[in-house]
Parts: sequence; structure tokens; C-alpha cells
Amino acid sequence: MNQHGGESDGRGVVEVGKDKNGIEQVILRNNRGASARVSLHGGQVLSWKTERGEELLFTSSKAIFNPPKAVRGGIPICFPQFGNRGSLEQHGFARNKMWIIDHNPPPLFNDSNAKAHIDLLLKSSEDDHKIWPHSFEFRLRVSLAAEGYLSIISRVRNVNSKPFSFSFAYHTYLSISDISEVRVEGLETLDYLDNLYQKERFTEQGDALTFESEVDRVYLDSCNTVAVLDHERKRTFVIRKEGLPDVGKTSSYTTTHFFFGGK
Ligand SMILES: O=P(O)(O)OC[C@H]1O[C@H](O)[C@H](O)[C@@H](O)[C@@H]1O
Repeated sequence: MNQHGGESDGRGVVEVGKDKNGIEQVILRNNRGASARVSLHGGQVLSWKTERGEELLFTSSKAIFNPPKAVRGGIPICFPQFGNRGSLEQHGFARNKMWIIDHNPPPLFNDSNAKAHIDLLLKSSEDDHKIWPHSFEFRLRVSLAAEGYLSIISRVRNVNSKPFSFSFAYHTYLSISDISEVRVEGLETLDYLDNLYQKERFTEQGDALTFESEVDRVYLDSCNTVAVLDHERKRTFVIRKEGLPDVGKTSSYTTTHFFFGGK
């Protein structure tokens, strides 16, 4: 592994290397020992560990780590389409592509460089244009803060003058103990589309969301903070978003998507 970044300035360390299948990956480490591993296959965060070495993301034991198959686990990037709401394959093609490291990204004014971070880039190819005729650059910054927080910032640039629309999502798989021990707060009173009932629209009634059987829903107009409480592990994930409104009111879909199943 070679390194860039350095511990001396308090940012932690960024290591670029290859995983056991020969796919390029980047490991971010902060000074307290927390880490995040990002694969260039899909620009996908595949591991996020606390300073005690506890894994916070789930990856399926059946996951396939060979492009162009999407990896079921970590944080897949759905782009330029979420789910099957569009003409492309489920969740779009970005999660199946090899991304590159962006060594010279445009400045990001709302993010501090004082964190271990990596900038990745996906550019549309001639092959992509055959199925989605738009020229884009998708930049992804993944950062690990000194406190262990993980943040992801996406920037999509249209590189020619023809307008296009897109949607994207971070399809995060969190590691939890037992689903019956988990509660989700922040979705109360929201409407959702239920994928188990042909996307029929319902309204969330309870105080917090708990799980007794499979749940596969897309919540509409979700607020900026959602908490996932794991009673058994005594751990709470707080998920915050900024600048990610739903995609217009008529075709409004996802900002918070919950899928819990046994796959
Ligand atoms: O199997 P994938 O294409 O990775 O999709 C994983 C999941 O994505 C969404 O959450 C859908 O609502 C689920 O029904 C689907 O199982």
C-alpha cells in the first residue's frame, strides 16, 4: 500500500491499495483508530469501523465482489436512477462501474479538508451514452472525521449544454444486532410507498418504526435527521442529510429508504 495524507497534520491517513480480488480500494484512518474502506468498484464504502474495531456496515455473506456485479452491502451509490423508477437497470449503473481517484477535485467550500478523505470520480463513457445519452461527471467525497463520523458528498456536473435530470441515493446497509431490537425514529406521520404492496401509498402511524416482518418502503419528504436505535448493541446511528430534497412533487420519491430483508 502506498500512502498519501499524513498523521502529522491531524488528518489521519489515506492508504491506496488493492483488495484480495485485485480491485483498487482506499482505506481512510483517523488518528483514533476508526477506519473506512472504499472500493473503486462502484465508489462504494464497504466497511466503516469504530476506533474499537467494530464494523458498522453490513455486507451480505452472498455478496459478489466482481465487477460488473453490484456488491450487496456497505453503501452502494444508486445513480442516475433510484430503484426501477426509470428506464435503466435497477438503481442505475454507477454501482457497477469502476470509478477513479480524483487527484485534483474542484474545491468544496462546505467541507473541511481537515479529515481523512478521498475524492472519487465517475465520468460517463460512450457505452453509458448508448443507454443514457447524457454527459456527466459524478464526484464523490468520502470523509472520516476525527470523531469517527462518516460523511459522503456527491456532486454531479453536466459536461455539455443539454439538460438532464437524475436521481441518486446512498443505499446504506447498516449492521444491526437483531431486527426485532431495532427502532427507527424520524419517520413518524410521513407518507411512504410500500414496495410489498405495488408501491401503494400509506401514512406512517406509530411513534417509531419497529419490525416484525419484511419491510421494503420509500418514505416521502423525509426530514433531515433519522435515527436507527439498536437496543441490543446499545448503539444509535444518526443519519443526516443536507441539500437532498425529494425529486419534485409529481414524481416524488426517496430520500429515506428502508429495506430490511433476509437477502
Ligand atoms: O438487489 P438490489 O438491486 O441491490 O436492490 C436491493 C433493494 O433495493 C431497494 O431497496 C428495493 O426496494 C428492494 O426491493 C431491493 O431488494
